[in-house]
Formats: sequence, C-alpha cells, structure tokens
Amino acid sequence: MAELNESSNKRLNSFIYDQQTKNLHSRLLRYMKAGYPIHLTGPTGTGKTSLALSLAKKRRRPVMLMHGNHELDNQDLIGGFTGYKSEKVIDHFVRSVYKKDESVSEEWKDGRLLEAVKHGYTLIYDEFTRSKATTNNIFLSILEEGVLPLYGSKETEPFYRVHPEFSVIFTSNPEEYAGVYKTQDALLDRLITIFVENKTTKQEASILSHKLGLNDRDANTITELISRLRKHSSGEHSAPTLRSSLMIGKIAIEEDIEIDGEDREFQQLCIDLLRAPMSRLLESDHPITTAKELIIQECKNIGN
Ligand SMILES: Nc1ncnc2c1ncn2[C@@H]1O[C@H](COP(=O)(O)OP(=O)(O)OP(=O)(O)O)[C@@H](O)[C@H]1O
Repeated sequence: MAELNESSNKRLNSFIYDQQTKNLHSRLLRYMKAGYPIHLTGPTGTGKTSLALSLAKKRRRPVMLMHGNHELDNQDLIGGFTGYKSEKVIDHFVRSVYKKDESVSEEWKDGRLLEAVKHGYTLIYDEFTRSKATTNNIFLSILEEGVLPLYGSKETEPFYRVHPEFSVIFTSNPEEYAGVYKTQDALLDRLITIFVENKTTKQEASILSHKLGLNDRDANTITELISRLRKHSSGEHSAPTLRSSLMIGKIAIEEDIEIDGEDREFQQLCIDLLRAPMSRLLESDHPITTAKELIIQECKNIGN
C-alpha cells in the first residue's frame, strides 16, 4: 500500500500528460500564441480547469483566475470608486505660523479584468456561463477591438488598450442547467471551443497512479469501479467523476484501507463517497437504496 508524504502531496497537484493530452496541449498553445481565446467545455470533472491552469503556466505570464457568478458585474471587472481619500498636511514649521492643507479625492480600484488586461496576464475565466450574458458582453470589445471600455471611470480616454500578452481561457459545463445563462452567439463565435471529454478508464488509472503513487492493480480497481457505475447513470451525465476516484484513492492510502472490491471497509468508503452522486443519476423510485446496492454489487464485480 502506498503512503502519502510531502512529495506525494506535490504530485497530487501535478498535471499528468498522456499522448492525447500532450497533443491537445500543444495545439491549444499554438492557437493562444496566434492570439485566439480558448473555450474548454465539457462535463464536470473532465479536467477543464486543470488543463486551463497548465496551459496558463506554460505561457509564463502571471495568471489570474476568475469564477463566473450571477453577481459579477462591470464594477468587479473594470473597477470602481471605493470611497474617498483625504489628505491633511499641517505645516507648523514656524511657531507663529500654522498652515493646514486638506484635500479630498475619490479613490478608484481597478477591477480584475482591467488589471489582467493592463498587465498582460493570462486570465482563466472558469464557469463563465454562470455570469450574466450582459456582464460577459465586455469581452466582445476586448476580443474584437482589443480595447476594454472603462464604464464609470473618469479617465480622459473611455477605454484601455489591451496588453499584447493578454490572453484568456474560458471554461464551461454544457450539462449544467441550474444557475447558468445562455451565452450570446457573438461571444461564442470569437472563441475556439474545444470539447474536453471524459477520459478513458486507462487514462484515469494512469492519473491515479501518478498522482497518488498507487500501483497499477489498485489504480485499475478504483477506475474499473467508477467506470462500471457510470454505465448505470441515466442520460448524458457522467458522474461519478475522476474527482471521486482520486478521493477514494487518497483516503484509502491515508487510512490504510485495502483497495479491494471484496473488502468491507473499502465498500463502505465507496458507499460514503459515491452514493450521493450516484443517487442523483439513477432512474429509480428509491435512488438512495438502489445506489448503495449497485455500489456493493459493482465492488464485487471488479475484475470479472
Ligand atoms: N490530466 C490531468 N492530470 C492530473 N489531474 C487531473 C487531470 N485531469 C483532471 N485531473 C484531476 O481531476 C479532478 C477534476 O479536474 P478539474 O477540476 O480540472 O475538472 P473540471 O472539468 O474543471 O471540473 P468542473 O467542471 O467540476 O469544475 C481534479 O482533481 C484534477 O486535479
């Protein structure tokens, strides 16, 4: 049984490249170099954010991570006046002379997008469809005209020219239907949209062994179970995800639980971690009970 130590914790945060990911990575870097924004879209847990972070890292520019949400507005993106700054200078140099100078000015704070555009950062705009389409409109001028309009500021120029090194990677999950907004075609038309699919069982097992230091047998046991359970999901949904596999592996290592489908402790761990995501995807009158039964059944089926 592998053990988690400091170096394995470092490995846990690493990004693993198989040949397919390597090819995709280099193609995407080429498109970004040519000045095009990337949009990674795909089901939850397929590795969109990790891929975006690894692309951003390769560009060797500062990275800014921004999460879409319905409350995000122009003030968050561009900036705004945050209050007043007052300055008081008291000159009492000559005893008999007392001079007081006081000035009050409005204080402006750059928003996150303005900061990224100004300094040429790589911006990762994660789950951007959770922001309102009207908020995301601002990207149209950035991507088309290369300028950021400065609504609300008192600059003499009503816009800021985009730094030549500025680059943006969007991510979205097309399966999400709650709390997301439809993206305007005009924005989608300016992005290179790449579908990030679920990985194969072999690719997932390889990520598990690299990240957790698991031997092939243990990594395959977990990924086979996850893949078997996915087949019971109704519709397009892809849970349980690679994230669940990593959780099972990490806890099993830390708690010294044998990674074996016949082991009761392992079965209990899988029930605790997988029952909720599974029950949401089952077409059953008693999804919570059915999920538990399926997990135990598929644990016992591993290797057959
Ligand atoms: N190529 C990879 N190498 C290493 N780890 C990976 C890789 N792909 C995915 N992962 C791991 O899988 C998990 C899910 O990845 P990530 O968060 O990037 O998915 P996502 O598609 O952005 O998910 P969501 O839509 O839920 O935000 C993370 O723990 C991540 O570290």
